[in-house]
Amino acid sequence: MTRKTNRTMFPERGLIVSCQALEHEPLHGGDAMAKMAKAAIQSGAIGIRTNGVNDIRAIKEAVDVPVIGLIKRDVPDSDVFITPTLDEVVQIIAAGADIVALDVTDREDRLATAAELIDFAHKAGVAVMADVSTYAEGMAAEKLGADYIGTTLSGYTPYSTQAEGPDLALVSSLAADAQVPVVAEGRIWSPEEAALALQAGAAYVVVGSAITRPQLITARYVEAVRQVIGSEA
Ligand SMILES: CC(=O)N[C@H](C=O)[C@@H](O)[C@H](O)[C@H](O)COP(=O)(O)O
Repeated sequence: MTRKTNRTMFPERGLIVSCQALEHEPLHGGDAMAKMAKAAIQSGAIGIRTNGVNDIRAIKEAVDVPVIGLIKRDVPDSDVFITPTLDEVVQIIAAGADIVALDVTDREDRLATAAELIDFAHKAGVAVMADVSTYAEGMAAEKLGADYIGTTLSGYTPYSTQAEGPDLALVSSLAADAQVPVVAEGRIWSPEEAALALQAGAAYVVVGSAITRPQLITARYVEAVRQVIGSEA
């Protein structure tokens, strides 16, 4: 399942925890994400995915597992926001990430840009995780040389499957045909869903919000509690 390469790769299948807090989120800044990462590794996660130079650096110092780095940035007149340009790839590598995550979707001529970014990362000896939203994009990402294909963007492009839960059908179709490891990512909220993703053929499962975004976790509980209170009123 894993290819021979001089790039850092995950040595075994398992859970990767996404530790991300954007600027508007309560846990943004300081060492909150590094602490989240430590807690995740203490309990058996095999890797961390994180956003931004500060958190990549802090997490690399805090834990000793491969780190997938990305930089989210809004670019005018574009919907591509995960590591949109070479500038972010350079920063992610300089910050010490082992794997660069970037958008490999088929929009705005992104596949051509992604090809250049993948080549750049590989020349620097760094692996690439392609964040895709459809089967066709995943297979295109493999052709471009991506080391991992992640289902990260399914549901986040207008033409991809829109669902409340994880896109297990996409995991399964990619795992059937791709030679590189498939990473199930996006809207995995329970251990059962993580297990189903592995059974669907994923080599790795990335869980983010369900573990590291307390405001979203709390909101789900509040909603459940309010429904009962409302029905009793
Ligand atoms: C679409 C997008 O921007 N996804 C981001 C990608 O890095 C993160 O905001 C998600 O938290 C991550 O993909 C993990 O997914 P979830 O938090 O659903 O477990």
